[in-house]
Amino acid sequence: MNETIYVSVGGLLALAVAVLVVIKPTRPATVTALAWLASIARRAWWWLRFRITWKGVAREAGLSKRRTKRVKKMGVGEESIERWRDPRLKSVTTSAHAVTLKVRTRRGQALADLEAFAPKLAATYSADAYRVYPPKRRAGSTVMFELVMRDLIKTPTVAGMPEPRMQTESVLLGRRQSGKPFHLQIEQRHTLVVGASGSGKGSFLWGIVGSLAPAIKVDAARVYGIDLKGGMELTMGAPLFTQIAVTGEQALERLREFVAIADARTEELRGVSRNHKPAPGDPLYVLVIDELASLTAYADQDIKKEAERLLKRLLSIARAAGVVVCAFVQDPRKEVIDMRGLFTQTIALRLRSAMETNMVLGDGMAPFAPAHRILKAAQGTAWIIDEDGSTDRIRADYWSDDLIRRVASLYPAEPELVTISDAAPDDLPGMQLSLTDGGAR
Ligand SMILES: Nc1ncnc2c1ncn2[C@@H]1O[C@H](COP(=O)(O)OP(=O)(O)OP(=O)(O)O)[C@@H](O)[C@H]1O
Repeated sequence: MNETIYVSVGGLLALAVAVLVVIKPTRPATVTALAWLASIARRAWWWLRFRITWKGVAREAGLSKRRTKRVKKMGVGEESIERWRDPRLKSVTTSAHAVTLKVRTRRGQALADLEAFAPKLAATYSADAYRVYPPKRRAGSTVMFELVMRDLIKTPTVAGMPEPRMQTESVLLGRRQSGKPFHLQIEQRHTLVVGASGSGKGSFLWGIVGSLAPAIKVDAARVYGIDLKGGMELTMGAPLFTQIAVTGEQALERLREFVAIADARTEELRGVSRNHKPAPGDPLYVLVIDELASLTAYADQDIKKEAERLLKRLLSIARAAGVVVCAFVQDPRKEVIDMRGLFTQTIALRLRSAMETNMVLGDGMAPFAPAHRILKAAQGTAWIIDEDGSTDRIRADYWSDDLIRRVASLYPAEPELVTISDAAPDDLPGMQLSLTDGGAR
């Protein structure tokens, strides 16, 4: 028997080699055709594999229920028949990188049991990542599992110069795990980005500020910064900012100013419009806070208390008035996370534990958006929750220091608006360098 298998496999390999020799696989057209065939074969294999093995996997994972039924056998007493009730695999669809399963609960099964099955399913099929989301119909009893079989965002990509058009509604930050572009909504949203040290928060920060650059230049967006780590991060692109606060007092001033702007705008808009629409001269105000904890957890008690009060007020009133906050933080501890509910979108980069994932994305989210499983080497990768409640994995494009400086010098904020923080230049060693580099002030 074994010999027959060896001979068959050997024969097939010989045939494949002969075909490759005849069709010369180095020709570009042949390479494309072979890649296409390989993709079709791979998708067919995935489809078959999931269809064939589904019931066995569901049973081993304890999702199915076994029932033993006794039936009468003609003239010779009774016999036991075993019956399984399995969650129903309604459809299997494949794409170039992923398999999506639509599964319906079996009778008497809670939807939550099926949803909690996602990590086991992903491990069984060696998926690189997974997500669970509700289908368009029958969301009460059916769930969609997307298993990423080939990780399209494994290789990092580098950001390019932003499109030279004014954009404030949303910005292009990178790719979704499907390979499609990932746009982050900026208008009408307060954004919280959380990730351990070295997880790649900088790519999100500069992706947001850098993509707003053309709007900054025409004063359709004004970006202010708070960077209590000595201005280290924001200084690199200082010309893009209208002001950068580097001390607790300056940060409080900025927060008060933002609350006042939001209040005045809300008053202006009352009865006229529900949402502010940014335009040159009537800008979107963006407050970028690098390391939120240095303001709400590590600062002096007085500053901390006042900053928290102002920030909470800002987060609860401002977004319709065209005043938004983008905050970045390493450590999702209580002092910071207290405010999480007030942020309208949260991005979770690599975190240290499932508990942190639940803290950042919401209770019970760890199995659906496992940010604690992101590898150290996958900087810039994060989990998000989309508007429809489904989760997705994304990877931001990398912003090099050189690109940040180039964008900042090409699109500086209006020079007459720029009033870099009132701190003495001697207090800000990095700032002076950047001001000269940017050439704006
Ligand atoms: N999108 C990305 N793709 C690939 N590599 C990246 C990406 N973003 C960052 N990196 C790499 O990861 C390193 C750390 O990134 P970054 O400084 O943004 O992390 P961080 O989360 O801001 O860390 P910290 O909180 O300690 O400042 C960078 O120097 C870069 O080499």
